[in-house]
Amino acid sequence: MDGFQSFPAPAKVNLFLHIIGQRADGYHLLQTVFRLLDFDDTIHLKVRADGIINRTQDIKGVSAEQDLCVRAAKLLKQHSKTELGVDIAVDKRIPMGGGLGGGSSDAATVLLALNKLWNLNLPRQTLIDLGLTLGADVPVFIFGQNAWAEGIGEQLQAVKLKPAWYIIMTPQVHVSTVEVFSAKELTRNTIPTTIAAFSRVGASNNLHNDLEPVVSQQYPAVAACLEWLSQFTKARMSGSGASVFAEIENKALAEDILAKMPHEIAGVPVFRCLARGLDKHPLYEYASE
Ligand SMILES: C[C@@](CO)(OP(=O)(O)O)[C@H](O)COP(=O)(O)OP(=O)(O)OC[C@H]1O[C@@H](n2ccc(N)nc2=O)[C@H](O)[C@@H]1O
Ligand SMILES: Nc1ncnc2c1ncn2[C@@H]1O[C@H](COP(=O)(O)OP(=O)(O)O)[C@@H](O)[C@H]1O
Repeated sequence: MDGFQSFPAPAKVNLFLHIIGQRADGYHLLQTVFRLLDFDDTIHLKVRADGIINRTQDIKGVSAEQDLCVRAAKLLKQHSKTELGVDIAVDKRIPMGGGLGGGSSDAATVLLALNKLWNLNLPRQTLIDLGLTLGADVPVFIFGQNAWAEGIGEQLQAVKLKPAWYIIMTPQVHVSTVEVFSAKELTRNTIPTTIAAFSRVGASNNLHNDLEPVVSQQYPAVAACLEWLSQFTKARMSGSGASVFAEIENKALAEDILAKMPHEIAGVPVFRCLARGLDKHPLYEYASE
């Protein structure tokens, strides 16, 4: 791709996700830990002198107006008042609506990369504040470190996580985040835990994903993936699904499980991947403090 520069947009998993309350505007108060992964989309950008923000490739099912990459670029242009524009193309690998934060990470990468390419030198917190207006999951990718998150996911503190591999299983069903959060049966009263307790016990014991029972009930393929992966080790859903994952320290064991994974479950095709946990976002240095 002539004249384009390429930037990674890593996926995430939520090691657990507790819902501890709800705000007056309907948004849910969470406690979660985000782990960044070395599995990513690639964003290609080419600066334009004419100020136009242009998507050069379609993303199936996402119009240019909805595209979080285009929306991120427009937002940053509006905020910074730059006269520059950009051509944007995305290689999507992260399954869409999979609870792996792909769209949010694409948006964060556009903000971080254009901060550099448009010579804006905006501080990280400004990019985080802009990102939050695009979605609750965008800030963590700009924060750029594995994070303990509270609020609606925007109050972030860095956490140190041990090296690990993640086996990911995504049944190709579309889970609506809005519907899951609005389900009557969703429990919203998990007792708050603390970052210190998480650091002591890790993501084991009574840490869980409150969205998991709701999604498993509505999507049998998600329940079947959880059951399949649980034969080997502790399995959990990420975010609002449909991805299910297991954390494994030993790569050979993870590869062995991946090799056994079915291509289809409960009549639904399954996307499969093995990813290494990252310590930092590859574009961490693109924002100043
Ligand atoms: C559940 C999580 C956990 O990481 O991830 P995903 O599964 O989407 O990756 C996120 O909180 C999702 O973040 P994101 O996908 O950016 O959600 P948004 O676009 O901000 O919100 C979509 C809708 O979900 C509901 N929502 C979202 C976040 C939150 N803390 N409370 C909510 O009630 C709201 O109804 C909102 O309109
Ligand atoms: N660049 C993009 N990549 C993926 N999804 C996008 C993008 N722009 C907008 N979207 C919309 O955001 C929704 C959520 O996408 P994604 O972040 O991949 O999943 P999740 O929030 O479940 O982790 C998609 O279903 C899609 O409609």
